[in-house]
Amino acid sequence: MIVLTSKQMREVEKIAIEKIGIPSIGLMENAGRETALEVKKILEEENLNSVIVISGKGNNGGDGYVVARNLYNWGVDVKVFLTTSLGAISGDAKVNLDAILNMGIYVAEITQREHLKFLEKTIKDSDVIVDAIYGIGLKGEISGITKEIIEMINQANKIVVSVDIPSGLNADTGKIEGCAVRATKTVTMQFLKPGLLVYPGVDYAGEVRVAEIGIPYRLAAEVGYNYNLVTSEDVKLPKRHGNTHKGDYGKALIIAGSKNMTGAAYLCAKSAIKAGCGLVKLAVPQSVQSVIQGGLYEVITYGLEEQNGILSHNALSSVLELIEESDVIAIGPGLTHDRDISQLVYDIVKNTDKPVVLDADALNALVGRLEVIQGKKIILTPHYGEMSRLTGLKIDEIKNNLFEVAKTFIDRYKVTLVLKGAKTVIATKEGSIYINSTGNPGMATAGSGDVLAGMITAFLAQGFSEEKAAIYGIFYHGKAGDIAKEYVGEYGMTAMDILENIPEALKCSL
Ligand SMILES: NC(=O)C1=CN([C@@H]2O[C@H](COP(=O)(O)OP(=O)(O)OC[C@H]3O[C@@H](n4cnc5c(N)ncnc54)[C@H](O)[C@@H]3O)[C@@H](O)[C@H]2O)[C@@H](O)CC1
Ligand SMILES: [K+]
Repeated sequence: MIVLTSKQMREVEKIAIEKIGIPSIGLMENAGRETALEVKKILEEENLNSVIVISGKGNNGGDGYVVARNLYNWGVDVKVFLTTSLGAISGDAKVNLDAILNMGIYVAEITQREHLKFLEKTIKDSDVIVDAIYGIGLKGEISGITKEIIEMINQANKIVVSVDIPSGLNADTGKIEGCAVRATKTVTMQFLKPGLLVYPGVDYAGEVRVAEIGIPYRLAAEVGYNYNLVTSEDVKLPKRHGNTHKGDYGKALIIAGSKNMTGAAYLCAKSAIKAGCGLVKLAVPQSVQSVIQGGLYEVITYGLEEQNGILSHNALSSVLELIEESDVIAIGPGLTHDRDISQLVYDIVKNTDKPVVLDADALNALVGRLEVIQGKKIILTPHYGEMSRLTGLKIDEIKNNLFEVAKTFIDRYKVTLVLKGAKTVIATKEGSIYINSTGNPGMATAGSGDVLAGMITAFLAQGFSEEKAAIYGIFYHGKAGDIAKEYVGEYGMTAMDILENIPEALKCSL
């Protein structure tokens, strides 16, 4: 699903209005009417009838006046409050403000502190608040009276419908600019925006509906959109044809495990099989080979040179031989990391140009020497802690600048990055950003990352590009977790529950 930044949205509107000649006031009419229809649905469902529209001074406010006009025509008790003076309104917004004034709809300014008391009382007596203060035109932080109005909206505990973007939310980053409206529902115009899809934006947007307002969809390509929300439409699994054998579905070599982390190797290898990989070979320290082989009937295991239960650099030649007869490689789950094995990981990456998934301790092994991955067919799957070690950035800096951090990393190393978090973000070497739409907090459990690494490896082994393997991997990993949640809830969910629901998740595609 296409996602546009505020800058791209403005470019699209400019082409639509100035080049194609679609009247801007028509776009505003559609935006307002689509929002009004959503409000009407809520009023009917909840058997309510009184609405307050709070409009800012720009076109987001203009949408709000159109909402008010439609609701008034449907017999709704509607009042409009401006966070600025009537005289400050111009353009399309002014045309619609004049119309509602001419219709005798109640309009009042809330520009002084003494007005706030009156607004508070009116809010208390109303059922639904329409937030039309700021949309994609927000710049910098919100302060003053408007900030107090937003805080009043949030404390009123009413149903809130935000026009285009919850006011105060940065449309591009999802950051809160001083304060932001917590919406029950957001009706966003024509295309999703990145800030609605990652935290904290997700918490403020509530349920998001994309309203069609008449802008041609093809304009998104014209402005070179590069953000996408991964939905089931994007991850259809190709049908398997009859005359195939397991070799057609790829041979993966997984290098994982150590004496006190055998489960990670198990989960990764088992997940790769479950996600359709034709043949999985699992290389582990020889002292744990029998333990791991136990539950892994479908996987061939290899016990390699080790030191005290941790793979040692002496295993390099055996690994390179195994790589010869494999299509893709995954390194990391449960490896543990110390100087010796870090050198092993470094030398494996250095000596192959086959697609490689680097997860967990394989990432830690490359801290400070990432140049070895430059331009290779490599997918890295760090969570914020691992990303912090790889980049030297603090976790909060990463969390608050997901897209920038991901893009900077990709620009530098030209690989595929899967930045795992509450909302996992993928950045590809072509500069595209994908945000996942599946998954739930139950999946924040030990081993969940090992399962994801196995799934991404499986798609790579089946011939998917790094970009597609990452996208399919995160989508179906989250989907498996969503199915698991139906059976075991979020608290009781384990990585095994996710793993066991991989087949069910994949079946959703066919
Ligand atoms: N351009 C168009 O033709 C359309 C625009 N639409 C609506 O118009 C919105 C964009 O309208 P605008 O570009 O006028 O901007 P907004 O209406 O989002 O912003 C309102 C105004 O607030 C001021 N402002 C911004 N940040 C502020 C801050 N931190 N403190 C105080 N004042 C601040 C700005 O001067 C801006 O003009 C969209 O979000 C959408 O809702 C839609 O109706 C679709 C059509
Ligand atoms: K808004």
